[in-house]
Amino acid sequence: MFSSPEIGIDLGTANLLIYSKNKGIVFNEPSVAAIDINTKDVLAVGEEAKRMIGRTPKHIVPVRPLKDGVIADYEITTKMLKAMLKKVSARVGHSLRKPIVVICTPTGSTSVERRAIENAVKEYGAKQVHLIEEPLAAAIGAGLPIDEPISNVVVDIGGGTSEVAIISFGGVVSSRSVRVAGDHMDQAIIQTIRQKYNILIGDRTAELVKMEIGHALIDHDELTMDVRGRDMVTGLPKTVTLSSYEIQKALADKLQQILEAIRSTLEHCPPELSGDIVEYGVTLTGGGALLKGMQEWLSDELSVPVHLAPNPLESVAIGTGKSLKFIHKLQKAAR
Ligand SMILES: Nc1ncnc2c1ncn2[C@@H]1O[C@H](COP(=O)(O)OP(=O)(O)OP(=O)(O)O)[C@@H](O)[C@H]1O
Repeated sequence: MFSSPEIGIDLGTANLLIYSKNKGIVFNEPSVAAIDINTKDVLAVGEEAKRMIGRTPKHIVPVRPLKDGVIADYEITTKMLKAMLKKVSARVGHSLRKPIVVICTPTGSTSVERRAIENAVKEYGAKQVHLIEEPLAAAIGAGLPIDEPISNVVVDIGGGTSEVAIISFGGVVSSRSVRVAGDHMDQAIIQTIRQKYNILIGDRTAELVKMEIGHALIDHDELTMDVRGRDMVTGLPKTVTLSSYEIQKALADKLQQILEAIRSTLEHCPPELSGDIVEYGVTLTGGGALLKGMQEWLSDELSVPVHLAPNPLESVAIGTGKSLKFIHKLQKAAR
């Protein structure tokens, strides 16, 4: 008898990951689609489309259809998702037709935004669609014992949103989502370099700067990086050497906003669970957790242990996939 394939999707602002029940992660590429603006056709998706950013003729536009963790352009998201699922089907050698899907939604999303995500998957032809809150998926993917009556604190720092949640007994006890994450750090770097050096750099360069020399701690061993951009006075290409100290300063305000979100969630923790946090600490997931010094900085600021999940960029996708087994139980707990 034909049984529907079961998949978990992390429809992230920066990256889209697909987890198949039998094969684990089968797709992990940037949430980017290259669109022909004359025909509205999707010409490329994922890695291929991301490589086109800033390098295409005028009628081909690489688009990131998700912003701040939610769908900003519904039509392109649907087309991108379909193209990616098709790519995966070809790759895994069997069709992903009429799948049963678990897909995550940011905690702060509205019911309209959630429905948009659900409909995007239904349009692909999914047989069933289940939604799971992103931090819950992150906690499952990080291997936290969410079913136990202890406080599991997860902080997922993605591209568009940072999510903080306290989970106990299979449900979210307290949570917060802020639209400050990796993308906003990139923008802060672009702004600093423009103001300080009159040089304009692109989004991809800013992201590379953040990954190479970005640091959360004021005190660290200095790193430097040569960066090329466009001189805003002469209009010509120009190279500047950046220091990790100035990038730390550029990121400080965004990091502070993420810290405040964590603090205020912990402050709203029921007292019985509060004691656990000192013992079990906080677990970091999401690509933003990989910023140099992040774990140590947060641990200093919060005075609790901070752990990095084994695979921060994949935690949500793994969690959505693993939750397929007990999705009905989770949805009951959420009611
Ligand atoms: N080594 C690194 N240092 C700093 N930031 C990193 C590193 N690696 C990845 N990132 C950042 O992590 C972000 C992507 O993380 P992730 O894939 O978890 O987000 P997402 O799930 O797509 O976004 P969201 O959860 O907001 O929808 C990007 O901003 C990326 O630049």
